[in-house]
Amino acid sequence: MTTPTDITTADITAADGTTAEKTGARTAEAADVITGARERIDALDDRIIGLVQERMAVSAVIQRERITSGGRRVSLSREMEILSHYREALGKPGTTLAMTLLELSRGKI
Ligand SMILES: C=C(O[C@@H]1C=C(C(=O)O)C=C[C@H]1O)C(=O)O
Repeated sequence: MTTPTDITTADITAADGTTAEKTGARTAEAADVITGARERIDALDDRIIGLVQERMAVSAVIQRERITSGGRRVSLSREMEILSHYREALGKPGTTLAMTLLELSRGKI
């Protein structure tokens, strides 16, 4: 006989067939909200990745131009501006994010 304690999150199935187990939700309604919001996050992440790739390409143009003209790849003063910009917008983790973007754009220094 099935008692309430036998019901697991896998039994709570959202309208679109997504189980609560996959989302961690405890109701089908919550699973629906989470599934929809996760789709938005996936779309945002795709856009962010595209923007990062675009940033890398633009940065490469600048670096190539400077090196070809006899200059150096890296401009520390410009990098300080970028680190400040991200820190002002996002706080301390913004600095970490900017450092990662800079490494992606010009490699390790
Ligand atoms: C793109 C540049 O060259 C390098 C790469 C940077 C970047 O990806 O933002 C910043 C400074 C430089 O170290 C630049 O000088 O603007």
